[in-house]
Amino acid sequence: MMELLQTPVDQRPQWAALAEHRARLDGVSLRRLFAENPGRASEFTLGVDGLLLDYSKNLIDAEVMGALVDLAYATGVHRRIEAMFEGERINTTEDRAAAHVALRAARDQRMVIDGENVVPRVHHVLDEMGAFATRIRSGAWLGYTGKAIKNVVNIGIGGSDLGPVMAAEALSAYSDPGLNVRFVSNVDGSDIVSALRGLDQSETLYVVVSKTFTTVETLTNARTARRLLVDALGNEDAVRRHFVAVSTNAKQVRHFGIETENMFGFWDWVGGRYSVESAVGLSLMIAIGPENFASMTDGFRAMDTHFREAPLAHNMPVLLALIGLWYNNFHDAQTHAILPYSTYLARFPAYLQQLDMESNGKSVDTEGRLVRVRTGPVVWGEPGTNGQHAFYQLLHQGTHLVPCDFIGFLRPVDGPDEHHDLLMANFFAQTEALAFGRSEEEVAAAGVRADLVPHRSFAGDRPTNTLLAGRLNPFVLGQLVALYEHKVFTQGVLWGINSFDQWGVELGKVLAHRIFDELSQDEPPAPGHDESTNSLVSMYRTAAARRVRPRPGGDRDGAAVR
Ligand SMILES: O=P(O)(O)OC[C@H]1O[C@](O)(CO)[C@@H](O)[C@@H]1O
Repeated sequence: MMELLQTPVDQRPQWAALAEHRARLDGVSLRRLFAENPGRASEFTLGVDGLLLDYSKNLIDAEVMGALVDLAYATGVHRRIEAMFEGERINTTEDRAAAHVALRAARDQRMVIDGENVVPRVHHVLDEMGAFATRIRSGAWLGYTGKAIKNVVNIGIGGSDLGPVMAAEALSAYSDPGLNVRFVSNVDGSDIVSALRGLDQSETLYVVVSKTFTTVETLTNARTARRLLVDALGNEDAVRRHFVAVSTNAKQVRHFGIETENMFGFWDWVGGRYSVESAVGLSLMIAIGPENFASMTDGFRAMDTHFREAPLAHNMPVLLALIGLWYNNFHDAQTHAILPYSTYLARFPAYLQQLDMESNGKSVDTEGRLVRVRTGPVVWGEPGTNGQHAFYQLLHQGTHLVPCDFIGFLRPVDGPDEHHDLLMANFFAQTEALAFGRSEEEVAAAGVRADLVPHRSFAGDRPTNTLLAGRLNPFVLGQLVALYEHKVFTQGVLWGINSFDQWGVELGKVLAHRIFDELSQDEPPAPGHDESTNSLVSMYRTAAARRVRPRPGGDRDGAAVR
């Protein structure tokens, strides 16, 4: 039987209905929507296991939400959620499951992928990680010269870095203060140099994380680390006590020189950007301990269960996805800001950048057709209140509509209460100011000089979601990450794209490989690029030929570009 092609989302009647709602609400302010519905905040607030989403300060009403939910059902979001939990091969272009939810399944749950219940395997690795983390934390694991480990250096990039680094920072208050956990990702040699500064190799454990174990940045950094370790400790045998690997590729791990007894595995059905609670989180687990790690996994699982079971109209990830689509496709918003009011969440926006932009930065749908609507937004952000003194000017008075997620906590992790009161006063003030602005009449009535009134007025109607939890802890972090994972997945389903491949990163890698030969070989292949690239390559080679190593503390040779 011939399979029916999926209807492009913009050809569905629900899309046309949304366009009509957009026209109906044009010019209707949040002030008016709040005035007309005194119960609006409670109507548009949802709590899930202590995490609250207030989405009332959005340019929506009940009809819009109804129409958005209709679109979700029409595009089969509920069926796709089930397909993910059933371990179906929803990553169609790579013909594999995308079953990161299995990583957080409870020990007695079943999750079947390709005919096998994978939960026992997942817990086997978690147990191995737990035992290893405990040996490191207790000082039972000794380095080559007999010293306990004090430094853990995670080497990985993309999903093999951003998750662990974000979570280690988010949960640093829960970390063992006796351990120094650092992260190396960039192939820029300065990254490894600065990460290793001051570390004693005899007390350092390297965790090399790479799903494929072929990523050039990671392997280059790992080789450099191994050379430094062997030089310092004087024997290749030291590698066994100071290097462990996290990968799906045992062959390449062995090829690199790490025994598979020092390898923690995961599986091809875990995407790199969806992997933080797999073995990819080993450095994090060493930092915060297996119990805190398990509590984070509980948070993931709580959100997974909600996502699977709640009706779409009351489903937090689905609501975030639908509201995002509303701005992306019906208000011409091109970006989405993530604004955590927590210094500990400083890397959360960067983490979500990969999650969202690598997943939904696609322009071809699952049927191979060009999509005709805008897909994933540009995701960016910084913690508040710092951002307020930098880019919020544009959020309040600029010409771009930037939907924002404000993320905050009722109680501080640490620090004096006064700081937290001030932090959250700013959080609430910002979402209020963005939503309701300050009209020209109000500004004039406050006695502002007439010519300054337009400059000092705020149009308002700048939409925000508020996410509020009790306190930032491992459970809440798990909830938040799972929330965004499922939001991104839902949007992919709505737009009809596959959120689980990333072919878009390949071309640059191929070209870099070739240009590397041109930059580094004595007799390089003839440059075969465009005029601009050829001349940049040649300028680099000229400078490299004259390169002088900087003296410690001295100036760099700046012959190439000055
Ligand atoms: O874990 P690996 O295989 O080293 O890949 C690192 C990252 O590189 C990417 O493949 C992109 O180049 C990401 O998707 C991935 O998270």
